[in-house]
Amino acid sequence: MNPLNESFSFQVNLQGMISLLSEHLYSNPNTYIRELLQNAVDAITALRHLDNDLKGTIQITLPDTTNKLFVFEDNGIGLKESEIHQFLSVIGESSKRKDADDARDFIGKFGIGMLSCFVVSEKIIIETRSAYDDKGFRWTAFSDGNYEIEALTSSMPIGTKVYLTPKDKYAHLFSYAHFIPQIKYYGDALSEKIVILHESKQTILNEEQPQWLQKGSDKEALLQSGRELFNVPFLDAVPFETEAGKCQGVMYILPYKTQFSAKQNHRLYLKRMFLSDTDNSLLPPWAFFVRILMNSNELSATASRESFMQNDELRATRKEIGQVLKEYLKSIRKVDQAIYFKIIQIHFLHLKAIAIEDAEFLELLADDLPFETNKGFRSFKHLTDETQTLYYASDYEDFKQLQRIAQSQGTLLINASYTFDEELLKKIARMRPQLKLEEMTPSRLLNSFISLDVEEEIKHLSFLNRVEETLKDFNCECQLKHFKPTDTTAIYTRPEENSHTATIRQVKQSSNPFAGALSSFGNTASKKATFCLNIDNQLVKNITSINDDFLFQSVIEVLYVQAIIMGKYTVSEKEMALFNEALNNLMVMGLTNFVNL
Ligand SMILES: Nc1ncnc2c1ncn2[C@@H]1O[C@H](COP(=O)(O)OP(=O)(O)OP(=O)(O)O)[C@@H](O)[C@H]1O
Repeated sequence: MNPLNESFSFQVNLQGMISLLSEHLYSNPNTYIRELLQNAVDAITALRHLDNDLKGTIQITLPDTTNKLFVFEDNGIGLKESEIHQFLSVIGESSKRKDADDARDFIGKFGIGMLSCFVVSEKIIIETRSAYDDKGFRWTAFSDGNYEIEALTSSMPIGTKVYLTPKDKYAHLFSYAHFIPQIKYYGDALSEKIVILHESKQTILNEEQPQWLQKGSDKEALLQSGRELFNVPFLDAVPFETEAGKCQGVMYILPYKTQFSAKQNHRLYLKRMFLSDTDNSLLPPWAFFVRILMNSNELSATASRESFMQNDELRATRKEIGQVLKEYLKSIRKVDQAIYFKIIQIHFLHLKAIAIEDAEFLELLADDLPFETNKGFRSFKHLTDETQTLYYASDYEDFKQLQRIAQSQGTLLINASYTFDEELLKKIARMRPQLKLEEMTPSRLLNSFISLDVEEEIKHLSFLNRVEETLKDFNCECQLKHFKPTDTTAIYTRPEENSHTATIRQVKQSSNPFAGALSSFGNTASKKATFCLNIDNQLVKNITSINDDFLFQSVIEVLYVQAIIMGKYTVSEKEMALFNEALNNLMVMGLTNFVNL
């Protein structure tokens, strides 16, 4: 015999398999609750194919003072002896994927879920009676991979009972206090009745249908469900249904800002079994301001049962959900303006992300979207009420510098350095041809200041010298230019300091012994500010003809500090003192014209 032709079967080391599953797939030891619930629900669903009126019941007996075992019982279809061998005893075999209809009807399909019980129990005992059989069987499985099977001598009703013997280290998981919140977490939306028996007391967990799964629930009831499940007082609740994935649920609008990268909490159910609170694959990527509570009857779960499988059906579902959200945002503007404006105010960043993608949505929202300007946040409508020429800076550093000049000039400047803003402005401008959109950069702005011609320069040389003389202690370059608007007297700009030069300046100003060594650094720090007077301004024209030195100095000093304030720069103590003194002098001079002192 040629040994190469011999065929062998893979052998599975059950213990290795269990530790693999428990460490990787079932990292949470409570997973067995989910798997047992799923099996019970699937078994009840299967029996419902034979008996449409079947009322599913799951009864769980917790270990207590009289009983050491955990018993999980359902009145589902049960297993025949052959099925016990075929499905229960073969890892990876499942009775739930015989055909496409099965796959759609049942939650399980991989044939491994039962193994999660070995994480918390040394052995699994299952007593089961099939709807097709009149007697039951007991299957006892050990974590070393052996199992026994025997026919039950006493009769049992159709269904299945799973007995677990909790491992010492997991005994606490089976206590009433720990178990109840866990089973509620996984099973709160199930329509099968869940009965808990403990210390001879019986508790029914889910006597009422969750509001959010009831058709026609009103908004208040949905908001109440949202508050209970997410502990958040949502702004609004948007019920929805989808054709793809057969989903039903609610989208909740968050009442606070969220980061694009923030962890999101949702509650997703598959056939009413809780599946995941982290999976966000059902929402379009821009819907960060939404929490979703949803049940799907047709999507598939991954083997870890912690998310939905990424497939065409999921993508189609996500598209429908995105559409519902867009429709909602469109309609809420008409239906409830208070909510609409709150949503805009809180979530404008995300809404801008939608508007970039969707022209119709942009048209609808454009007027209400807020933009940052040198005069604070303004809605787009507010901006265009004021002017049909919009100036914007696409770089934040530019905006910081330009806003001071714009402020002095009374011009509105938009900070379009945020993600989406420049693109959005361009898109809106394309939609509204009457609008003029102009990008502003510091160099463009300075270029719009016109230098004096030679003749004018000669004429105003002595004036400029007098201004420079007045401000000689203030490290600034004095200029005289033509610029608009003409009612702006002067503009002051200070070169922006970077943190390095700022540190050097602070060290130099302190009595730090290293200050001397630093004097050769920080050339930028010594770069001068600019004080540019507007020769087209009437006041400046008048000042050029003041002969009185004292009056001239006082007026220039006041204009100088005013320009600093208008540019939103901080005013130093020295400049403040100069301002006060000059103003005082001007008042005294003014008063002497009217009062005999
Ligand atoms: N309560 C039950 N009633 C009837 N049959 C059951 C029950 N629990 C398990 N079974 C049978 O045992 C098989 C294996 O169950 P197991 O939980 O390991 O996998 P599964 O549910 O088929 O798939 P998955 O691994 O995706 O959960 C099932 O396919 C089903 O035939």
